[in-house]
Amino acid sequence: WLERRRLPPGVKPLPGPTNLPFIGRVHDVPEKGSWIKFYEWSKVYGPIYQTKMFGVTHVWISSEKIAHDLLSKRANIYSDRPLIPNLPDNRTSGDYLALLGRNDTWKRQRKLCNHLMHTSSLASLHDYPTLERNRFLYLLSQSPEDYIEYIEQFTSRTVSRLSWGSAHPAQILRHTTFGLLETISPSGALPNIISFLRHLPLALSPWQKKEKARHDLENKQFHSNVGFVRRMMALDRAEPSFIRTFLEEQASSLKSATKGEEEKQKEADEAMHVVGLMAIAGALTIGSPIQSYILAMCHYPEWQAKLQEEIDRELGGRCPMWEDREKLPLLRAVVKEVIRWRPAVPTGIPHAIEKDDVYEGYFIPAGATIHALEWGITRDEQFYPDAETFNPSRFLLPSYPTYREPLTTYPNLSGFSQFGFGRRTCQGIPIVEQDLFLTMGGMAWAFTITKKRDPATGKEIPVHWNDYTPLLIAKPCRFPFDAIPRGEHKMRKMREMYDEATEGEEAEKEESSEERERTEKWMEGIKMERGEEIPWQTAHDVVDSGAPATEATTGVTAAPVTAIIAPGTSGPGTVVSVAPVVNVDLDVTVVNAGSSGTATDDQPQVHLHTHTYTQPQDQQPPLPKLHAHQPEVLPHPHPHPKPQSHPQSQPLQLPHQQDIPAALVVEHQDPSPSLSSLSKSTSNSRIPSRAPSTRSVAPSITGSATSGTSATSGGSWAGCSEPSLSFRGSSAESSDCEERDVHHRPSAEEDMETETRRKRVRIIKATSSNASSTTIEERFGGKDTSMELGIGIGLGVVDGMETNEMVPGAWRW
Ligand code: HEM
Repeated sequence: WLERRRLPPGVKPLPGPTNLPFIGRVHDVPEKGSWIKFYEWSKVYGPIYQTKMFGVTHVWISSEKIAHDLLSKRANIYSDRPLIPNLPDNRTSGDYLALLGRNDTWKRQRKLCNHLMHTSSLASLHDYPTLERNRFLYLLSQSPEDYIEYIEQFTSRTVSRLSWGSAHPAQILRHTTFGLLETISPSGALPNIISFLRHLPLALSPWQKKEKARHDLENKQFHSNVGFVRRMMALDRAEPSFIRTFLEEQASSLKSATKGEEEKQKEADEAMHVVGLMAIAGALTIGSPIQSYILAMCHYPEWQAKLQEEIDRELGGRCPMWEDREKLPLLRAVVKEVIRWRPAVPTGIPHAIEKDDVYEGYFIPAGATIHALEWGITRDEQFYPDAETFNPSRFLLPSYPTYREPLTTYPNLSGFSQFGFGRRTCQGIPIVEQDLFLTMGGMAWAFTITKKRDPATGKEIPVHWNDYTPLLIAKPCRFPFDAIPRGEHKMRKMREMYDEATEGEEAEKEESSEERERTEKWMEGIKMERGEEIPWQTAHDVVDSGAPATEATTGVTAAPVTAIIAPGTSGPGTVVSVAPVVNVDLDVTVVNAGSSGTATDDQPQVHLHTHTYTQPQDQQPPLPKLHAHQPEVLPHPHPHPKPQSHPQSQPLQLPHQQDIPAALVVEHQDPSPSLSSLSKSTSNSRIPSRAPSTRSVAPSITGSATSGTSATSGGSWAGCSEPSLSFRGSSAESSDCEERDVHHRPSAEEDMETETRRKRVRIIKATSSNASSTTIEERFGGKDTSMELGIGIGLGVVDGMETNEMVPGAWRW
């Protein structure tokens, strides 16, 4: 009614389903495949319609023309971003360029991003995608069932090199990035659907706590990465990277010379975030079409045969290189068709409108969230006849509306609707184009991908058609397939390519062991010196009494407890945990209540001794393996270990020590075997030197101070689906299709190690019900430092019954 009152004369509201009070149509939207529901509605209500969800107007556009008319042609009012309730400073903070509102920070950052991308693509992305593709193909040949792991390694290592000149940060990047995807996805966090939950104070919001832990780790990583590049530059050994380009240009710019140190540092901090966002975008998205390619080849073997024919004919048996792109139009058409057939961002990344607008007589209110529904746009029969069929011909034959000449250039991904519209279009197309050309071309050259056959019956094992993960960036759920190498020769060649690609890694180990050690230790979260943080230990929190338990389905442990381990609290409360302890070996001695520090007379003081940090590295307890599989020798082809299912978190049996007069005890167990065997990471690599990146104009990140005042977009990010809060694994793939942890599939031996490691930290309820510890002393190298307990293990004691939950909501390694 209110909205109708706002309607100018002669203007109609957009069509759409009838909304229920307050919730609108939220109940209609399924958890998985929400985009299919939005597309179905477009069949009923037209190519532009609206829905309401919790008071926010969402406009859904399923026509490329309408998306252009609004988002491109009227970009001055359609280029804002909506507020993300679970990341409420997304529009202003400057941490994530892609999520910023239309303000000066966004303009400045976009300009810098564009410049860095352009500079790097002029240098053909320094061959990083080729190098990583070569590594990827051989790994895939060794265990195709680990394809998701290897694809994610490929995307994150490539973009890490591009961003910081090293693949070191790739693993952590994967984890923090997946966490961010959950934070911002409508189906990833409850406040994105029930937006008033964002007003909960930090202490009461498991979502904010989790995001804070993730953000802290990410921030530390970004600072470390820039520090690494600076150190390498000082030694004249920095590989080309976005950050190196920025720092070099900043150092040589005349404009910069007039600036003070503080201003330069501010610019460098901003560049750190811009590059961080580019890395995030690259690590998240590109894996989706690579996986969809494999899915497509399972369903359309005839296109695989045609592709192989083109590659063999044009390249005479050689693996495609980026320089071959003019000769391989079918390969480019396959790349484009995969993205059309299974869009990586099927709901699009929403824009927000800043002023009331009228389109074709329909009213679009200021503040509405505008979705270019990529799934719908790619199913517009006018442009994509028989849209459900995978058909690269649509870009190669003049009879199709999407055909374009010359075929030496087209098809390509520039201007493709799948990369957005107007002033917010994707900045990463050069990376996407090269990554996909090389991986899809490489796979077609190397393997014949087929559906797997059941060894017992000989029958094909069915492969799903369209079962995708539900987050903002959708990936096909895991499916079985075979990747059969196309002959001995190709197998040998793959091994050679792998050796060449990883040669630099060995060289680096020799020449830069100190740097490597530093980075490895940082990656492992090991505290090197007093005063440094352990990145992922921010997690365990205690929420003061009375708060209702959060449902287990949220993936966050929350249980009423009678013994509380937090400053100044006592009595029943709720324990919330969001991240794992992975490398802490704790030993607690309970000392007298109120003995020192801030403890009051009736509050026992607990001393925590860590053993981990005082031991030589090779005696430290193990961390989980960061890599599922790394071939060491050249068996050809060698049998690969069968992955084992990851044990689900099992409740630990806590000894009940009634006679301990304190709030809690953390029980120490012997350290487990050597860390070093687990820390050999494929991330440690530095490729052999290559030409430095082109120097060009000084980066202009000072920007202008014009405009940018945007209407508040009070809307939620999007409205749909069930919450699923946990960081379930490193990859979106693992998020909702299955419980299996594909990223780390430990052997039985590792399982035991993991279990030992987990058991090392135990918290035992004591009888004293009003006890609460205020300070935990942590001992490093004989010196005591203060630290809050609760480092990432979710554990609560419910009325004398011990419960403990091994952080189901935290990252699994
Ligand atoms: C298959 C891979 C990718 C797909 C499908 C994709 C798609 C998209 C889409 C749909 C948008 C939103 C456009 C809009 O709001 O209208 C976007 C934005 C963006 N993408 Fe990508 N992207 C991909 C890879 C990358 C990569 C590798 C980078 C690395 C630099 C990147 C950087 C960005 C940036 C910086 C933005 C934000 C632009 C802005 O808000 O001003 N993307 N992308």
